[in-house]
Amino acid sequence: ETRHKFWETQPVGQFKDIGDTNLPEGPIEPPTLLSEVKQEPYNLPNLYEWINCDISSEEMCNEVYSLLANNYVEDDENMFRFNYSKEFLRWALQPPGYFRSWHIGVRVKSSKKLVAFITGIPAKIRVRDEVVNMAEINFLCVHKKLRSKRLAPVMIKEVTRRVHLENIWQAAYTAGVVLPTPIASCQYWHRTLNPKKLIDVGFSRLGARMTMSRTIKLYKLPESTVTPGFRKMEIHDVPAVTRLLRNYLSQFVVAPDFDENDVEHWLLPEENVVDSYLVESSETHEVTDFCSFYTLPSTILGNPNYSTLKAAYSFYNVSTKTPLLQLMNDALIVAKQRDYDVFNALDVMENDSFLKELKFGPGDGKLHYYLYNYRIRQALKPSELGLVLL
Ligand SMILES: COc1cc([C@H]2SCC(=O)N2c2cccnc2)c(CCCN2CCN(C)CC2)cc1O
Repeated sequence: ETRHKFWETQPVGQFKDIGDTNLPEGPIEPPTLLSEVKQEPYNLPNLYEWINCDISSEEMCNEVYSLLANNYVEDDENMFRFNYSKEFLRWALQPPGYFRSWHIGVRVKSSKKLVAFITGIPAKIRVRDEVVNMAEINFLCVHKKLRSKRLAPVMIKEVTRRVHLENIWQAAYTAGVVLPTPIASCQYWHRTLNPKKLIDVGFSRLGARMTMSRTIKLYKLPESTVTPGFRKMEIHDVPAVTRLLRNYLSQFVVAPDFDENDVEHWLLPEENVVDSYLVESSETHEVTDFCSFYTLPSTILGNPNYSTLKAAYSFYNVSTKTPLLQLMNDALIVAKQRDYDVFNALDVMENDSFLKELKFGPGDGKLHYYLYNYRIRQALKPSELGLVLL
């Protein structure tokens, strides 16, 4: 059967190796010579051709946006589908040092219709004490009408080939399904901000013995944030936020190795894409804490009253002076002020310490993290993971 037929051929931790502590941690296969990397693209089925998607082109960005909006990840009951915005896609795919050749589309030769997509972006990721140049692989999407044509394996091989051509030999990716072999398995949590809408659209259900007014009261938040010195991040804060974040992330087994350019790209607020706040001490003007979330709406499938759910996703948060609980409550307050319906978080980093207390509820699925061509001695606890992929 094809279950993992593909993944058993790849340099990834294999299920049969679990627990074999003799296997060393680190790259599974050595780099090959660039001249030995396959120079030409893999073959696609006859009707289809590869296309480099220039995401900065309005027309191409529209095509990618529409393919994802109609064919990308849905929840397990097919009630919601991610609706990544165009500005979000440009942000996610054009970080410092990005390669346009890693934004790979498959289109129908005759109609030129985009029917599949997969992307990579370069990222420096630390695994314990090793900083490794990796590709972060994301947005693997095959049109609903072309599923189980075994397109995904050839797309994964093609993006791998193009990553190898740039002399990069490791990758990081996530999936809602279990493949060989997760380095960590995390749980989604959701904090209701707009209970009436979430119940109307079936995202959440009225609790037993709970009325709607009691539920609205349960999730009510203060009108304004409570932490003195809590303010939006600005460009002049980049050096201080970089120091704060690098120091904080050093405690995790796997985490991004952000420099100031990365922090400017990934964390400087951008309308409708990413929001970042910090706490500046009024006496010392020192930046002591930081919180951020990104904006990823979801299309509501088949509801007469609402078409979109506005969701915020916890990104990177650092608390050195303000208790994390209070800092994240201020993030919820700002998200509510900005009309988000729900605030999502994974149980990574120290998130477990505030999820239940801030009234997050567990979600419908797990998110499994993977490394390509890099073995980890044993799976990590979510609290050992300091990496959030979009
Ligand atoms: C409905 O509950 C969840 C919905 C989602 C996602 S899936 C698409 C979507 O629009 N979502 C959404 C909707 C509204 C608000 N935030 C997110 C998630 C995150 C992904 C869950 N993976 C999806 C794929 N399987 C295989 C595993 C679980 C969690 C939820 O507990």
